[in-house]
Parts: sequence; structure tokens; C-alpha cells
Amino acid sequence: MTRAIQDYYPERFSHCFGCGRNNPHGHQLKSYWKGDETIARFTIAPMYSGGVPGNAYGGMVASLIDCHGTASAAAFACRAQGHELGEGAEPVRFVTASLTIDYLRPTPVGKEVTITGRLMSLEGRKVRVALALAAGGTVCARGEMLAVQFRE
Ligand SMILES: CCCCC/C=C\C/C=C\C/C=C\C/C=C\CCCC(=O)SCCNC(=O)CCNC(=O)[C@H](O)C(C)(C)COP(=O)(O)OP(=O)(O)OC[C@H]1O[C@@H](n2cnc3c(N)ncnc32)[C@H](O)[C@@H]1OP(=O)(O)O
Repeated sequence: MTRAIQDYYPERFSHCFGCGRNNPHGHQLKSYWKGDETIARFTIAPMYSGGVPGNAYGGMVASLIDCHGTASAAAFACRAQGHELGEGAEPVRFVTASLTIDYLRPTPVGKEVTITGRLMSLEGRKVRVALALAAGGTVCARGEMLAVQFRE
């Protein structure tokens, strides 16, 4: 899959600070399928320091996990409905209802990190996603999200 999950969001919902392709001031995170899971890659700029030189601000870590989580929820829900993003109807859209983060190790700035998402459960409008952010093979943070399908 060459198009990112966020590239399927409708124009009017593409201004998210973390992942909106139409927000020139944002991070423009891109998430992709990787088998049954999802993955995003990102390099945190040094300006997002958490105060300790070389380490990222926790809100930045949460922001990446948040956006990757909602994108993953949309992709998991779409596949569960029997089609892929871009096929058929406009993709379902999710917002974060709950997000917990465990900060396990400092997250480096200036070095590529990967964020992965795994489907935990899907029940009606609710999708639970397990998330992990890793640098150089070391998991720095884990997250758990409840994403709820947005009511039109
Ligand atoms: C706030 C949205 C603004 C408009 C956005 C419009 C569209 C957005 C669409 C796409 C977005 C596209 C791109 C953006 C991508 C990524 C963004 C990154 C992620 C974010 O940055 S996103 C912003 C932060 N996010 C919010 O700003 C959410 C504020 N919030 C609400 O808008 C409502 O709260 C909502 C919609 C979540 C639910 O409201 P609702 O009325 O639709 O549904 P309801 O309350 O019935 O909940 C249904 C079932 O979820 C359970 N449930 C709900 N909340 C729970 C919780 N916290 N813990 C445990 N269970 C919970 C209930 O218990 C029930 O469960 P059950 O069905 O089993 O009874």
C-alpha cells in the first residue's frame, strides 16, 4: 500500500495537527498497513525536547501514538467490514475517546521512531487499539486507545 491511511481522509477532515495532510504547520504523520498491523515512521525534531537534552517531550510521544491510533482504528474497521480503504464508501472516521500511555524509556529526538498498532477488539462503534512507539528496536512507550466511530 503506497497511500497512507490519512490520505483517504476526506478533505474536510484533513487539518489535524498531528496527521492532517492539509495542515502545513502540523506533523503530517503517515500510517500504513503492515500485515494485520499498522505502522508509522517519524523523526521527532530536536525542538520537541522534553527538557532532557536528546529526549522528546511526552506530549509529542502521545500525539504520535494518538494519531496513529485513530488511523489504525479506521483501517481496522474498514477491513472488518470486508473492504480496503479507498474501495467503496468514504472511510469511517474515528475520534479518540480514551488514550492511556506508559512511558517506559526516554524517546530520542533526531532519530527515526516507529509506531505500531494492533487491533485488540472491535465492538459496534468502539475499536480498541494497542500501540507501541520504538526507537532502534527499543520500545519507549506503549499506548492503549479506545476510538469511537464519529456519529455523522
Ligand atoms: C470531537 C470531534 C470534533 C469533530 C470531528 C469530526 C470528525 C472527525 C473525523 C475524523 C477525524 C479525522 C482526522 C483526525 C484524526 C486523528 C485525530 C487524532 C485523535 C484526536 O485527537 S480526536 C480529538 C480528541 N477527541 C475528542 O475530542 C473526542 C471528544 N469526545 C466525543 O466527541 C464523544 O465523547 C465521543 C464521540 C468519543 C463519543 O460520544 P458519542 O455521543 O458519539 O457516543 P457515546 O457517548 O454513546 O459513546 C459510545 C460508546 O463509547 C463509550 N465511551 C465513550 N467515551 C468513553 C471513554 N472515555 N471511556 C470508555 N468508554 C467510552 C460509551 O460508553 C459507549 O459505549 P457503549 O456503546 O458500549 O455504551
